[in-house]
Amino acid sequence: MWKRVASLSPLISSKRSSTLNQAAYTFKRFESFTTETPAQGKVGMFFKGKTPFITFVLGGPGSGKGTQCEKIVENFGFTHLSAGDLLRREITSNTEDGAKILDTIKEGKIVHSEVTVKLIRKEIDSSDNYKFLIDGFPRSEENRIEFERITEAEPDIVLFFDCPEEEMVKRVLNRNQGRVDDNIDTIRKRLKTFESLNLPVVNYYSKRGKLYTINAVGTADEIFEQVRPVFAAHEELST
Ligand SMILES: Nc1ncnc2c1ncn2[C@@H]1O[C@H](COP(=O)(O)OP(=O)(O)O)[C@@H](O)[C@H]1O
Ligand SMILES: Nc1ccn([C@@H]2O[C@H](COP(=O)(O)OP(=O)(O)O)[C@@H](O)[C@H]2O)c(=O)n1
Ligand SMILES: [Mg+2]
Repeated sequence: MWKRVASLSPLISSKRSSTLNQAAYTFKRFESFTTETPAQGKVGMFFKGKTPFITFVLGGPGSGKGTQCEKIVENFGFTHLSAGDLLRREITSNTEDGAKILDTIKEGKIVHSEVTVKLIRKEIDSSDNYKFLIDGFPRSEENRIEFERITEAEPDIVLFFDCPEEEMVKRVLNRNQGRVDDNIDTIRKRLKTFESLNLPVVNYYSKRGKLYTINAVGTADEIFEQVRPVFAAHEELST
């Protein structure tokens, strides 16, 4: 019988970061960006005079991350960076990294973080937006630490789409995008990876009061109605 993986971790709850935390964090973020300029090797994250607004989108395979990201882009003008899509694009570029990435994805494992973060960083640096949805990232503590090392930035929002395994398996097997990892053998491996590596990251952000847990069962529109208020609460996004 499939289980709801999130129930494995009582720490996961839809917390709201306290105003005090948020103010302190905003000051820290602004402070760290005022000392570093893009020329000093950090991600050039100044856009139109604004510091970046970063959202991580977490959840198991098939929980609906990509689908909800499309709605967030339409309603709040974010740039959607899917770590999985960036990795699959690297595979088609026939680089040496590409071959290794393909093997890792087939095994449902996590690609070395410096590869993934380099791809994300390139997209951020070449974008003229300052609002980013980073979908399917971070998927491990190593991912999270590498992103923070490179960008010195922490996310403003972390969304977690909480979905029963049975529903995730059903959606992935019906996805029909011709993906090499959408088969029953690989999905089982991906779910094990999700439990062992992804959930600790969800817990990390839950403890820091940044996590918004979304019940990912229901229609895509019903789920988005839980997502909308999370972004609507950040008035800086409407400017
Ligand atoms: N709320 C939903 N109910 C049923 N199917 C969904 C829902 N949200 C997404 N799907 C479908 O499930 C599959 C996985 O969705 P996707 O957004 O790719 O999830 P993820 O990026 O988390 O793997 C897709 O075929 C998508 O059309
Ligand atoms: N941060 C990430 C994101 C994805 N990946 C790899 O890419 C695969 C597909 O990721 P995805 O986000 O497109 O998958 P879905 O959750 O959308 O089904 C994952 O199963 C991993 O093998 C990774 O190694 N590191
Ligand atoms: Mg996806």
